[in-house]
Amino acid sequence: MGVEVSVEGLTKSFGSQNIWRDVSLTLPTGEVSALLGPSGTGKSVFLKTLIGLLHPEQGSVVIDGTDITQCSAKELYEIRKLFGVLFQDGALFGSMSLFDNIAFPLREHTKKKEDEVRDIVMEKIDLVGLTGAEDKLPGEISGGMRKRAGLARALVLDPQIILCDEPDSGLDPVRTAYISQLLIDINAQIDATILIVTHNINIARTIPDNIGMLFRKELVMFGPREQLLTSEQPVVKQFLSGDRFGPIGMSEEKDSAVQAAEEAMQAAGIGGGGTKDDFSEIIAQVQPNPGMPERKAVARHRERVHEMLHTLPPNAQEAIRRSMEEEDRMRAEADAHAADQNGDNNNVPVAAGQQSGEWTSADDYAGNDAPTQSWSTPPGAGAADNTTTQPIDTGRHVQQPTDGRSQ
Ligand SMILES: Nc1ncnc2c1ncn2[C@@H]1O[C@H](COP(=O)(O)OP(=O)(O)OP(=O)(O)O)[C@@H](O)[C@H]1O
Repeated sequence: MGVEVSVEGLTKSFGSQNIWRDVSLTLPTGEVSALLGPSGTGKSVFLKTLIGLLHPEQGSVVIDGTDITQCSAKELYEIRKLFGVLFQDGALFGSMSLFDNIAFPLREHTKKKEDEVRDIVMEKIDLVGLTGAEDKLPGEISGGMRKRAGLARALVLDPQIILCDEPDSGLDPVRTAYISQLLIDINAQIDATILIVTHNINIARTIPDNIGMLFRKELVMFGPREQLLTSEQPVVKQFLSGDRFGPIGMSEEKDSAVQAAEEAMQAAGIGGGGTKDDFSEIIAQVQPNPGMPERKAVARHRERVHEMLHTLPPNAQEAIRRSMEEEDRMRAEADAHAADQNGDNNNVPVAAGQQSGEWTSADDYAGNDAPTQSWSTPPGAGAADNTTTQPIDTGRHVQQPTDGRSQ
């Protein structure tokens, strides 16, 4: 099971350049969270600070009861074993085969015998759909395959916390969907706490339980995904729609003259090129593949969100109720479908909300970057799981929005 990561009052600078200040958030146990933010706002720096590769000048990062900003090098070494990190470029050693790259953490951090190492590495290679490519060098494979090899390496020590820096960068939309699904399936299987740094709005809309956003050296917000997706904050709306007009400029700050010019252009009917999608129309969250265990974090997330619901802005509350009702409806449909398919005595759990056809065979994909069949049905699939997800109380609560910034 994953562990909670609790960040309090974190501030990081390089020399006189402050990157962000007073960042506080909690990555809840086993939940999937995403961190958004314009380029250069320090998302990668944040990830590196979470694993103690960079040292903040203020604040704490508490993992499994240890503040890694204060602990000894030995304690930090132990805490790091809880992490699996997928770096932006996969961070593979160019002169080593994929097998040796993926085996590296096992050989470095454990005393496992070579045949044990082989078993674990081959299992992870299979999980990410790279069977047959284990002897290739990183330079001989596509960017998507390198990404998946990086993910396999991040998984070999059975991490309780998985950090992914832009898992979609350099991937086409289909491979992005596969790697996103894989993260959800891994979460269902090992209940690891996951943080994904991404610019990909589709990932942000459909994968995480929680979303945060960095802008102008601050954490603008962090909460249930519906909170950010329904936010009225100009920076959030601009980021989601990908519009030129708004507080985000090519460099960090836009001066008042530029903003006035933009307003004049908008008044003249000139658009900023952003999508007109309505992000407050919440899309159902991606569910684990059929045969996967249910995500244990879903029940915990619901309980947590239920407790904090009254503190959220009214439109976020409404969106949360709607999306949970939709999930319950999809779950009921999936259960009914499974009962039809397998007879009433069927005990095989069906992933909540899984729609038939949503996850089809990978055979449709051609080329050497095509996921193997095993990628679509990872090993361990079918393990029974008792976790049940309680429906959220959709009754009305006293509404006391406290996120004053969101208006
Ligand atoms: N080791 C370092 N020394 C000095 N400055 C650094 C270091 N690492 C990062 N920075 C600076 O910190 C800032 C934030 O960088 P970071 O890579 O975290 O941004 P980001 O939000 O992840 O960007 P992108 O979305 O483009 O990947 C940048 O100005 C970068 O130059």
